[in-house]
Amino acid sequence: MTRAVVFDLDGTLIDSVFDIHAAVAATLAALGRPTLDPAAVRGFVGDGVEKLVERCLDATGGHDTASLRAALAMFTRAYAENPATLTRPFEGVQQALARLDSAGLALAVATNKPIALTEQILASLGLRQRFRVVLGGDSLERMKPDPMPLLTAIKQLGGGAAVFVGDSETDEATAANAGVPFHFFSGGYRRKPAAEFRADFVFDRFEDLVERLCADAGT
Ligand SMILES: O=C(O)COP(=O)(O)O
Ligand SMILES: [Mg+2]
Repeated sequence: MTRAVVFDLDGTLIDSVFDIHAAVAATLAALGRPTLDPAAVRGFVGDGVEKLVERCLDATGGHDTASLRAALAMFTRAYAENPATLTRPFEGVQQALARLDSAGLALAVATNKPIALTEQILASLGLRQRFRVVLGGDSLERMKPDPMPLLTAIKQLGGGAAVFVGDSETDEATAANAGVPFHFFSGGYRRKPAAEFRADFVFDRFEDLVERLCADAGT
């Protein structure tokens, strides 16, 4: 019986690409690089901010250690100024979290986004109080797809049967590495076709996730 649910953040609970894109655009403009559209940036999210910035530089002329360090600092500053201006929870997320919480499930977030930004975004969207545990990409020694963040979140929730809900190849690999069932949100920032994901459950409406988890939890 499922009692703990760990969620990915970007592309799963929140549609954050437009704020991320704005910070990328400001960074690329400051560096005199060509710009990237939101669809391109969407495909770069999910492996932490350093990988995101590295991919943006590689798509616009390449990078070395110094240019990556400079661009990462610019991006982080720009993103921290507007982390939740255009960002919104996906449709049905607020209601789904409220239902799961009242069904007695213990909820956590395990994201590769830095923890300070994660906390700021969850608070400003009114989502923070739903989660007993929130882990960011810099909370632990290793980030997803290493199993450490997912296994730590489950442990901090008190253990027991758990599932991981995510949107990307990184999340699919994290669940497999941790040996935790994967519930796949197909409406997020995946790069490969949805049909190619190995998942225990696939959904694109949060009502369907709630129905499945409440059935599992026996409520
Ligand atoms: O790549 C990031 O910074 C965060 O992405 P995630 O919330 O999907 O882990
Ligand atoms: Mg994601």
